[in-house]
Amino acid sequence: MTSRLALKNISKRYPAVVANDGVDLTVQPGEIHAVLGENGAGKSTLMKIIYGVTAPDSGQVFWDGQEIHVSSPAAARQLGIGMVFQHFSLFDTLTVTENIALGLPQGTRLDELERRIADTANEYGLDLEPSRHVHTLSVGECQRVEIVRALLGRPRLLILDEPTSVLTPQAVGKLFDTLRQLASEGCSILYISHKLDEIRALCHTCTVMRGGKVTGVCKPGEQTEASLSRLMIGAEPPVVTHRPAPPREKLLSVHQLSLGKAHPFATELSNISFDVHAGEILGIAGVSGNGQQELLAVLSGEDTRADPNAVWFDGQAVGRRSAAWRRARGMAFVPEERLGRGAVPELSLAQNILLSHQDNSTIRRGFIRKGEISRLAGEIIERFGVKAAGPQAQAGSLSGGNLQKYIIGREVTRRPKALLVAQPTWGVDVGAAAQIRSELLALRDAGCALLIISEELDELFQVSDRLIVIAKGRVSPAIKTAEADLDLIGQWMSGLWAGSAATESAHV
Ligand SMILES: Nc1ncnc2c1ncn2[C@@H]1O[C@H](COP(=O)(O)OP(=O)(O)OP(=O)(O)O)[C@@H](O)[C@H]1O
Repeated sequence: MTSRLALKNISKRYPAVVANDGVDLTVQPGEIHAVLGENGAGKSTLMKIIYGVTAPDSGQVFWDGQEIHVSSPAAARQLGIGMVFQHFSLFDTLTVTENIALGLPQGTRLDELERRIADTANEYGLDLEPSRHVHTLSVGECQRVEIVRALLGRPRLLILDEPTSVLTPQAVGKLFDTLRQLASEGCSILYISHKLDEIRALCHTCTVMRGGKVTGVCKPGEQTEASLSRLMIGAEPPVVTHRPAPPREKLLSVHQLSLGKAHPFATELSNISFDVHAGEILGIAGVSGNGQQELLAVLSGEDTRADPNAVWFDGQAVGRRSAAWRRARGMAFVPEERLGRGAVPELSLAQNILLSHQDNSTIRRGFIRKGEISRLAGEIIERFGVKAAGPQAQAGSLSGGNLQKYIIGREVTRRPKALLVAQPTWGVDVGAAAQIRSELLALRDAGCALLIISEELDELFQVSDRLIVIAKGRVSPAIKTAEADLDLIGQWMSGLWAGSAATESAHV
C-alpha cells in the first residue's frame, strides 16, 4: 500500500537547538497515528513542516508516493492536509458561518456555506449551530467549529495538536467517535498528545520522539502507560505523594463576591465565598468559560472593581489593591496564557524574571541587577529541567511545555505566601507534570496557600486537599478531596449541586 505521508530524514535546526534531527515518519491511509514526546522533543516543529508553516533545512516529504514541497498552509490545504491548532483563531463577534467564510474565497455565498457546515457537522455527529455567534459558544463548541472548518476541505490527512486539553470527558468521547469515523473513511490522522491513556485508546500507531530524533515506533494498544512513558522520557513518571496535613490559619478568603461583567463576553460572578488555608491546596474544577478567568483577575488584583471586603489576604481586605501591591506582600500568580500574560515573548528568560521578582535582590537604586536575574533564571532552568539555550534565550523560542515549566519555576522560587495557578500542567509531558505537582505540594508543605484551577480532574484529585466547582459564575460548597468522587464533581460541573440556584446547565 502506498503510504499517505512519508517523511524521510527531515532536519530543522534553530540557532540553539536541532529541533528535528533526521526524522522519518510514515502514515498510512485511514491510520490514526500518535506523535508522542517530552516537551521540546520537536513534535510541533514537525507538524509545522508538514503543514507548510516552517520549511525544513533538509529531508524529503512524500504524499501518496510523490515527493512534494509544501510552501504554505494554503498549499497544504490544496493537497488535502488540514490542521486543528491548540489555540483557536475565531472572532468572537462573528457567527460560526462568518468565521469559516473568512478563510474561503471572496464571493462564497453565506446561505450555501451555512448549509454545507450544517451537513458536515451532521455527517460527523458534531453538534453545531452555524448561525450562532462565537462568543456564545463553549470551548468544546469552538473546537468543533475548527474541526468542521478543516473537514469542509475534505482532508485526507488531519493534524490535531493536543485537541483534548480543553475538553470535558464527555466531549473527548465525542471527538474520538468523530475521529474513528473519519479514519474508517480513509482519512489519516496525526494526533499529538501528552495523554498516554488517550493515545492507547485511540491510536493505531505511535511514533515516539526525543531530543529531535525518532526513538521508536510502536502499537500503543500493546503498550502500558509505564512502557510508553519509558519510551518517551526514559523512565516511568515519578510518583506524586500527597500527605494529609492538619488545617492551619486562613490566608486567602473570598467573601460574598459578586461582580458584573467587565466586557460583554465575560461571565458574571455571583455570591462566591471560600477560604484557602496556609499549608493547603484548594482545587477549583470546572469547564473553562464558567468564570475562572474573572475570578482569577479579582484574586490577583488585575480587576479591582470588587468590594474591598470581598477578598481578604493575610489579614487585610484587599479587594481594591493592585496586583503589584498584592505581589509585594507575597501573592504569586501563574495565568493560563503563558505568552503575553505569563511571560513576554520578546524578552529573555532572565528579563522575564522581573515580571514577578521585584525586590532589592533584582532591582537596586533603580537599576536592574542583570547578573542576579541571569543567575536566578539559570537556577530555574536547572531545577525544573527547562530545555532552553540559557538565561538569555527569548521566552518566545521555548516549546510550550518548557515555557510553562519556567513560569511555574519563577513563581515557586519566590516562596510566596499564596499562589494562584491556572492549568499548572497544560501541555506539559508526564515526567514534568509529576515534577510540577510535587513542587506545588512541597510549597504547600512549607505553609503556602495554593489555589489551583484546572480542567484536569485527575490532577485536582491528585494534589488538592479540598475541591470546589465553578459553574456559571457560581461556586459549589467545598468538599474534602478524600470524600469526593468523579461522578459528583462531574454533576457539580453542570451547575447542579444541592442548594444551587442554577436552573440552566453550565457551559459544557
Ligand atoms: N521559532 C523558534 N526559534 C528558536 N527555537 C525554536 C523555535 N521553535 C521551536 N524551537 C525549539 O525547537 C525545539 C523543539 O520545539 P517544539 O515546539 O517542536 O517541541 P514540542 O515537542 O512540540 O514541545 P511541547 O510538547 O513542549 O509543545 C525546542 O527546543 C524549541 O525551543
